[in-house]
Amino acid sequence: MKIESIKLFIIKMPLKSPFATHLETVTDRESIIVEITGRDGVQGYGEGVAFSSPWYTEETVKTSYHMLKDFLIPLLEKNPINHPAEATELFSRIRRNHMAKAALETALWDLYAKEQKLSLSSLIGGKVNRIPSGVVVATASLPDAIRQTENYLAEGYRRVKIKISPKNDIEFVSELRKRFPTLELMADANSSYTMKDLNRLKALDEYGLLMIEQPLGHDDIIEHSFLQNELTTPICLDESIVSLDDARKAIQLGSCRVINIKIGRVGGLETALKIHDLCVEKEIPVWCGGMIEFGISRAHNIALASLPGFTIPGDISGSGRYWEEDIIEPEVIVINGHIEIPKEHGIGFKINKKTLIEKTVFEETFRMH
Ligand SMILES: O=C(O)CCC(=O)C1=CC=C[C@@H](O)[C@@H]1C(=O)O
Ligand SMILES: [Mg+2]
Repeated sequence: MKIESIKLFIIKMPLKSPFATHLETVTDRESIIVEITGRDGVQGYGEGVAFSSPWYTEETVKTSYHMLKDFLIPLLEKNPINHPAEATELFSRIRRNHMAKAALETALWDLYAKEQKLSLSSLIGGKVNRIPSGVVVATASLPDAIRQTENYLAEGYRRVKIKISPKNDIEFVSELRKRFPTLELMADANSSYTMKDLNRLKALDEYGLLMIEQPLGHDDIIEHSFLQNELTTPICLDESIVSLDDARKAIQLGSCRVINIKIGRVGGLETALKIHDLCVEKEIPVWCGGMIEFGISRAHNIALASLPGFTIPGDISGSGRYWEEDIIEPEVIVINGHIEIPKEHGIGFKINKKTLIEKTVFEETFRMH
């Protein structure tokens, strides 16, 4: 893959409404956009999904930028690759920093698909023309959660994820279940429980949740296996799974019955594909998690979620869930609870250069020699 230059943009945009979890409330989103210019001016795009502070993982926009500028881009310049699947091995010389790696690796996948004149979905084995879309209701106010759920159901979403912690679990889940008895409802705890909360978590079993996401420690696999033995509700792991090995161990130990795959969390699309393939082999359903991202990462997620193992609606909502104006065109729209898989080459969405430039707070270009 011939690379002429790599440009990094740091963009910043306010969310339409605050996204509140027990860990952090996100009101503004900064992300890194990676633009790789290849031969004949073909351009591939990736998005760094680390947040501005290290509340979800240890990475931030600043650590990712440092990794890209001082390590990953120089490494790629010195070691040209022929296929984006080679990037994971090349980047493995650098420890962790998965979101920084994924930002560059996904741009390589988009560039390669465009050079091959293929949609990214068809390049990686996508089998469907549309995917079901799930939405996240992230608020500490129960009336707000009810109102948001009503609004999103009216917009066509079929699966709703709420945020829970020992402060608001039974109250939220019981009230939402009462008002929406047949809703595909799931809950994300973002590690807000310990095994001491076993009885609280068992009490949630009676509400028919699709799953409880990441109830225990962000880097735990062992205790989740003890907890899954006690619950009828499936546990879904998110933060605990940062590698193919983690997925293998979690499945072997029975730590979860569902896995949330996030391209940024696992270091890139290549590893996401391998985790998907392992889960299909072990009959563990997967879904594509979200990172309150802009349209480039959302587009990569749509392609990933078109693979056969993605049988549960992911956190892939429309662009309008978070943004007044996205950086892609057309924007991602949800029709009857589904998102169409674009047929165009690469990620299948054009970059809205006007919005990208308007929202850019910093940019830097690296010429490949
Ligand atoms: O992107 C979306 O629509 C939802 C994102 C989302 O739920 C999360 C993003 C990042 C951290 C958490 O709050 C949560 C998650 O754990 O999945
Ligand atoms: Mg989660």
